[in-house]
Amino acid sequence: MYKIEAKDVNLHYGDFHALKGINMKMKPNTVTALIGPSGCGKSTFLRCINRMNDLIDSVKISGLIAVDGEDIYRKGINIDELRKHVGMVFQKPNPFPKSIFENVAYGLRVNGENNRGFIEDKVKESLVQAALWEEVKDKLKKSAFELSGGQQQRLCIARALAISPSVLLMDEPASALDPISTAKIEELIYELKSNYTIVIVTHNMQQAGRVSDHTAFFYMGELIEYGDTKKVFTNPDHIQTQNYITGRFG
Ligand SMILES: Nc1ncnc2c1ncn2[C@@H]1O[C@H](COP(=O)(O)OP(=O)(O)OP(=O)(O)O)[C@@H](O)[C@H]1O
Repeated sequence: MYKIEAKDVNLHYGDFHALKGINMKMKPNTVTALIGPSGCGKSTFLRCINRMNDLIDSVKISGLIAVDGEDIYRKGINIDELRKHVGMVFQKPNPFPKSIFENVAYGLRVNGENNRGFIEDKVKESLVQAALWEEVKDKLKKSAFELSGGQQQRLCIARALAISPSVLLMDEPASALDPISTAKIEELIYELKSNYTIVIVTHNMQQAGRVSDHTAFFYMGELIEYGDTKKVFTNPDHIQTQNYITGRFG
């Protein structure tokens, strides 16, 4: 059983054909890196997996995307439920103007949870999972803006984890961070894999090599190559992949 399945996915922004016949199958508890030059459709594809593109009026999408075997574009699907299962972390840390605790508790409260003990346990568990607990346990009531950029990003990861998703979408989660914070996020991705299926967009080839099991190379809206990360990086089937990973374009 695949966790995420895309079959012949086409996406248009108005007249612009941004994704062309994308087919992918991702197993549970794997990390898939989406790579490719700027504008090739990586983020667009990532956003298809939790229907974030629905927010853009001009978007038309066809084909099938299934999560846990369920077509997420079928009529009548509950999009709030879908986004509980498929969490997202963005490029720039975007904590809410609230305390550290309330940032993580937010999703639980929005979903109607009001058992204080449960919320406290879940906030702690999420911060531990996001490898932030030790750094913030004594200042949970302080504003999230008092944290460093790297800590804010881990806070956003904790916020995404608090509502117990099974898929985590990460759009260049470390690109705004310093090398030490980046290393922490990469370690974290590796650890989270045992509980989550992760799809990550990255421009950093070393990072894709370090964190992912599978790599998908996109070029001008097409999925050129998709396979085992080691194979894609050491012995790609396509010349475009080779040119990209060796830095000849992009
Ligand atoms: N809201 C939008 N409306 C119209 N066109 C868009 C929109 N969002 C993205 N596009 C176009 O779709 C194409 C794919 O964009 P996308 O953001 O998915 O690329 P990307 O591979 O993630 O790029 P980057 O690495 O620069 O983030 C680009 O040509 C972009 O200009």
